[in-house]
Order: sequence, then C-alpha cells, then structure tokens
Amino acid sequence: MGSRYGTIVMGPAGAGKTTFCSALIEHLKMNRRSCFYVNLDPAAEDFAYTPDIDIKDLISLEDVMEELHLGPNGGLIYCFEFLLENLDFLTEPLEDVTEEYLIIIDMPGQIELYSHVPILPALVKTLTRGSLNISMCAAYLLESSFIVDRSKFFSGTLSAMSAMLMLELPHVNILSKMDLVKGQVARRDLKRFIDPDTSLLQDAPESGLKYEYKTGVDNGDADEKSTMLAGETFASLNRAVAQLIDEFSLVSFLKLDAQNEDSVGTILSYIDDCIQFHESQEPKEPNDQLDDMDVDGMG
Ligand SMILES: Nc1nc2c(ncn2[C@@H]2O[C@H](COP(=O)(O)OP(=O)(O)OP(=O)(O)O)[C@@H](O)[C@H]2O)c(=O)[nH]1
Repeated sequence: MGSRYGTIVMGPAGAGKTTFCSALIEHLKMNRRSCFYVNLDPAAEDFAYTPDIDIKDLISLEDVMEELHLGPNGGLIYCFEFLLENLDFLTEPLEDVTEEYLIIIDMPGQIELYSHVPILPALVKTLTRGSLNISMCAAYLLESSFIVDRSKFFSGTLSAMSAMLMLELPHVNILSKMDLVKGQVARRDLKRFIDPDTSLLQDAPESGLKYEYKTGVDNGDADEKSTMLAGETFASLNRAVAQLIDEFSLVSFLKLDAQNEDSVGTILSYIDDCIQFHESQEPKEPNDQLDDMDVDGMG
C-alpha cells in the first residue's frame, strides 16, 4: 500500500474555497502534478474542473430539502450524516488513488461543521487512519474583507481555531481575496491581522466585540445603565478572547489572491510542508481515549 496525500479546504460560506481548489488544480496541472478532486458540498454547482468524486452523486441538498422539508443547514447536516453511513462512496475510489496525486477536498461553508457538530472529526478520522491513511493538511480560508470589521475578523479567527482544535491536523489559515484589500489597507495595519494582534480588539473603543453587542437605547436611566454594563462586560469578554488567541499563538494567516499564480504556489508549498510534517509524525490516536471513555461513569 502506497502513501496518500491530501488537503481539506474549509471556511465560512463564500470564503473562496471552490475558487481556491480550482486555482490549486490549475497550478498543479501547470507543474505536471496530478490531483484528485473531491467535492463534498452537496449544494455546489459550478466547477471549473469536474470533481472525481462528487457528493451530489450520492445525495443532493436540493432533494433533501424538498423531500424532508429541511432548511439548508439542517439539510446539509442530513447529507453529511448520510455520507457517514455510506462511507464506501468516498473511501472506495480513494483506495485507488496513488501517491503521485494530491487529493483536494472541497468542503461546504456551513459554520456548524467547524464548531460543534462532530461530523468533520469523524470524516477526517476515516480519511487519515485505517486503510486510507491519508497524510493531510487542513486549509482554512477566511476572506480578507473581514479585516474591515475587527469583531468579524476575530470571530473568524476563533472559528479557524475551533477547526484546528477539532481536527488536530497540520493546519494552514489563509486570508483569501487579498486582491480586494490590496491598496486599501496599509502594510503595517495588514501585518496586525496576518499575525493577529489582539490589541486590535482593545485599542479602538469604537469597534470590537463590545460595539457589536452594545444594545442599549439611550432613552432613560435604566437603559443608560444597561448600555454601560454591556460595554464593561464586553470589554472584559474582549480581553478574555484576546488572551485566548494570544495564548494559542498558533493562528497566523497566509495571503491568497486566487488569480495570482505565485500566491497559489506559495500556499501550495506550505500545504506540501504540512503534509510532510504529518507524515513524519508517529501515528497518534488523539481521541481514542475519549472514544473509549465511559461517559456516564457506569461500569
Ligand atoms: N476578487 C476575488 N474574488 C474571489 C477570490 N476567490 C473567490 N472569489 C469570489 O468569491 C465568490 C465566492 O467564491 P467561491 O469560491 O464560490 O467560495 P466558496 O467558499 O466555495 O463558497 P461556498 O461554497 O458557497 O461556501 C465568487 O464570486 C468568487 O469569484 C479572490 O481571490 N479574489
């Protein structure tokens, strides 16, 4: 059995995942490297490259929503649960993929997948262990326009951290669509987002999480007081969030402009490095202890 290599491309809706996957495929082709493209977004329609595996051939979000009367998010979760019950659909073709290929997995943008729903860890476990044993790197995209709103940017950073914690894979975070902010943000300011400088949350009283949540309407003493309390409470929440991000000191972003070949090539080289790093590690079973735990304490 040979080795297998892959990257799983994640991030919120519209972050540029599919565009990045296409740019990666293009770049690999130009450099005479092979790739195997897997679409796991049951709602995705337009592809520059036809996927080698497309979840829509197993289940379509549109059908699920229509037949089960589910909304888009509930429908997406249903599609993934269905995929987990029919994993052969994914694993059988992947068994035949050889080490020359980079497996690229395009994920949907529903944020639940990267926070509390345990579907993604289960999927990644199947891909990275057992007979498939794919050495993987996670790529998490956040769009660079988020930096104009600091609270949005830091909640995006927290979602990237959540994916890092959940998957325990070598991981690159990427600020996408850099062409859109180029020239609009001073280099020095941009640097504070690339290696997130958490003082950004505190040093601008008019912005940050505090501003987002400030709800009081100034039409009387009581409301004035609640506004003040919200301000104080969220200022301390900001400090706690900043400390959490600081203590991790793991999150930094690579810059991506999907139209620029050099930019795509640079990111690919980080992904390659991460994959090699993963491969050089002893296989570990980080969650097995949890899996084996007797949750309710009964013998
Ligand atoms: N200017 C610019 N636009 C981009 C870039 N990458 C993606 N876009 C645009 O952003 C929009 C969303 O891109 P997608 O690649 O569909 O994003 P996605 O994350 O796959 O979206 P979902 O699958 O809906 O979550 C499209 O209109 C793209 O053309 C980029 O690097 N620069």
